[in-house]
Amino acid sequence: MTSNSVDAAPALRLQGVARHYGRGGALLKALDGVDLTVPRGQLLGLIGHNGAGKSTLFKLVLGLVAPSQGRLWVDGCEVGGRHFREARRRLGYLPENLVLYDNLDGLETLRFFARLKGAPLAQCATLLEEVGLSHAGRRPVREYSKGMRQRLGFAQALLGEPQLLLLDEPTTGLDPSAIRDFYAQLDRLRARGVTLVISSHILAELEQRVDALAMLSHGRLCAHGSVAALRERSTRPLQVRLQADAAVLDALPQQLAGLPGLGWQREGAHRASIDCPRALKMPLLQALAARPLVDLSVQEPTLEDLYFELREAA
Ligand SMILES: Nc1ncnc2c1ncn2[C@@H]1O[C@H](COP(=O)(O)OP(=O)(O)OP(=O)(O)O)[C@@H](O)[C@H]1O
Repeated sequence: MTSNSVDAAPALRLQGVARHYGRGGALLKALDGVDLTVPRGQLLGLIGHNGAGKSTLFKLVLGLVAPSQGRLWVDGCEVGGRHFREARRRLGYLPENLVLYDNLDGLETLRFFARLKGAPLAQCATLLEEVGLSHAGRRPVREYSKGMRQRLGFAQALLGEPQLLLLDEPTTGLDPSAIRDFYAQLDRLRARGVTLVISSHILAELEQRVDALAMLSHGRLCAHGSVAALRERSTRPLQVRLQADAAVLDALPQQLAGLPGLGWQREGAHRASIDCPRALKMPLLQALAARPLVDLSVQEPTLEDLYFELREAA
């Protein structure tokens, strides 16, 4: 492969990737025919039920397990191929359960991982500061809270300035302000062109932050696209909430009878909500704009709603 074609390559590409495990003569398809391309600089959220195959996907990208079928490329280098050792150095990984040595302090821990990775030791103190742990760098890890361990794990993943970061449930155990700091740091990494793949079960957290979502169900990629694009595919209605004088609300169902398929619910004298098919969103809003309403809000299906809908369809 020429250097030009490598430069133009996506950060990550999977083609027909499967990983099978044998179990008592039966075959478990942890991943099953996954095609996925992640452009450089993208923040991709990887979602799916327990056992859907998310960690397996990470291990395949890292070359820790071999695909049973299909091929993978990181930065244009085939995983397990001749040039992969070089590409592997540009990968950062935070496993779901990182094993830390309780007797080492934070700084020693990072230096340990830096030696394993061949990353400069000089980065360790800076990284501790970046994840908000410089005050605890000389304390043994056994004294760290769960959130501090998670931050240390994140610092470990950042060693060697990786261009592709794989983060397996990175915000587990972090409090809300630590989660905010974490995503602010991801934004800074993205601004430097780093590609991020992050698995999480906290869907509300991903919803506003990812460029795209990939959803696995029983090893298969059952949905992939931006949250907005996945919403467009949704058949769930939008919810339009209204506040108005009782007489205005009383008259509305009759006045809007020309828009079929609206689901009306009255919520007290001055409030109502309407389940509105997506295709009727603009006609409904135009019709409502002409009414003397006190307030109006439109609620899209949440990512959690989409998740269950996509799962049922998979
Ligand atoms: N080494 C292994 N041997 C046998 N089966 C395995 C092995 N590793 C994973 N599996 C199985 O592969 C499937 C996918 O597991 P994986 O850990 O990738 O799921 P996950 O989406 O990361 O789940 P979770 O959200 O619970 O972390 C599961 O059924 C799991 O039991």
